[in-house]
Amino acid sequence: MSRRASISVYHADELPTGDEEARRISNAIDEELRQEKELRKKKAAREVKVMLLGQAESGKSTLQKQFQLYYASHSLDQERPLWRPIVYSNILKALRMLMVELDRRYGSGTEGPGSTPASNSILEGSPEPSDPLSDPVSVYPPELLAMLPPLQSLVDQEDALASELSGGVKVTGRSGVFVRAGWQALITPNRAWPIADIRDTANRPTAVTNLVAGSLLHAQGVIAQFWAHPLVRALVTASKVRLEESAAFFLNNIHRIAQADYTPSTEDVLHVRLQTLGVTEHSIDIDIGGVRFNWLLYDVGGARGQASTSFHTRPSWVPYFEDATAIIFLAPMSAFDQYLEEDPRTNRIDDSLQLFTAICQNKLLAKAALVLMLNKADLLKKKLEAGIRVRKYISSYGDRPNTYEEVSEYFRAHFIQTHRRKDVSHRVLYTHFTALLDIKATQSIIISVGEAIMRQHLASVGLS
Ligand SMILES: Nc1nc2c(ncn2[C@@H]2O[C@H](COP(=O)(O)OP(=O)(O)OP(=O)(O)O)[C@@H](O)[C@H]2O)c(=O)[nH]1
Ligand SMILES: [Mg+2]
Repeated sequence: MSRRASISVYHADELPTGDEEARRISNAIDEELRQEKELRKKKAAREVKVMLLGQAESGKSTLQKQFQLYYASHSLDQERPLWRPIVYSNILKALRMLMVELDRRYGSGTEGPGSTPASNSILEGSPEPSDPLSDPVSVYPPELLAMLPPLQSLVDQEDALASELSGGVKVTGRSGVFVRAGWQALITPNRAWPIADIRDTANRPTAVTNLVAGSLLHAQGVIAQFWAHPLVRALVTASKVRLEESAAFFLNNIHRIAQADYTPSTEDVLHVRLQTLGVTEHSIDIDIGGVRFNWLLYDVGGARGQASTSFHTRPSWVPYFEDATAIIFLAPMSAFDQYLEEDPRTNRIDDSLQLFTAICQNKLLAKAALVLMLNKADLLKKKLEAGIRVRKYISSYGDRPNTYEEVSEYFRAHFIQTHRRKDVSHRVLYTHFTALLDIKATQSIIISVGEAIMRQHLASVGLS
């Protein structure tokens, strides 16, 4: 007869009486762990992580604001005054860029705008016959020259304003660009990237902002005249200055914005251009069917070398988002005639496709639902109506008609094809044409995207 080695155990209810206390503690710990696990599971089930990805200026932060407007408009209302200095900064930057270009053409080129004009500086390059700037004027037109000193003293405040906004942090090499104030205070050892949030700026100093406000009130007439001047108009129309898209909107509204009691409107907040550095987290509570879900939107800075574009080079942050519910990828269709600021040889549509490919191929993000927003439809329409031809920039476009319908479908087909060929998880791709400054149209897209994301989320946490 073989003898089997065995251990003898007590069942929990048979423990000797002396161990009763130990048993009670052990049970309590078990129960605590069970409850904790349950809580974690519940919390995870209520948490929806959405990443906003795409190249610089594709509209990620604008989409975040639209989400906020739809689901938490009260918080956007609270933040409204905080956007005031950033609107000012957008205006100052646009004025500076225009003045630098004018000075390059009519000034000495070595001294600042407002300096004595060079006696014989002629326009560079051979002028095109239809170019309104082709008149070989050698000096500043006198009326324009007279506007420069007050404008210059306004523009001189740009750096101080940027510094006030970013809490004294200077972004080297990128004049006029600054981060959302307060982000640097939020870098903690546990977070590898700066998290920014405009709400954290509530207690920052406003002395420079108030100074700029006073100057704007004073100089609004000159700014309006300058902006309306035929030479400035010609520079803008001929795209001789790469103004940010918000610039024209703010300069057209200068009298309203220059008022002492100015508070940015929702439209202003959507138009503002503020480059995102690193990743910013926005938390929004959303009620769906009586249940409260916490949406965490991760707005990822899109300039090259930043998080959004570092899939090939620095993917260290990606594992933090392994459990992301969804990725919303934004591609600005209107950028077909533009090149990257960071790399002037790369066409922006091409860059978007490369980035989209990298996202489709990234195994760590394979479980997230994928939404594609082909954005800036309004600007694309405008460019095509102005006669800008796609084939001039994208040779493969060939002889297709230069209409919005054809061009937008062409771009969409390319993204769909990329997704079909490269997507690691063969997931569904939801696509939308968007114009994110159009509140009404965007809100209905947000509802539909939100529903798709929620369906995916509920399925993945086993609640569908
Ligand atoms: N006309 C137009 N402008 C848009 C649209 N979407 C965004 N913009 C503007 O484009 C500019 C850039 O948008 P952002 O949302 O700041 O871009 P981003 O993707 O967050 O850029 P980074 O932070 O640099 O990565 C802003 O001035 C927006 O107002 C659109 O559909 N149409
Ligand atoms: Mg941004």
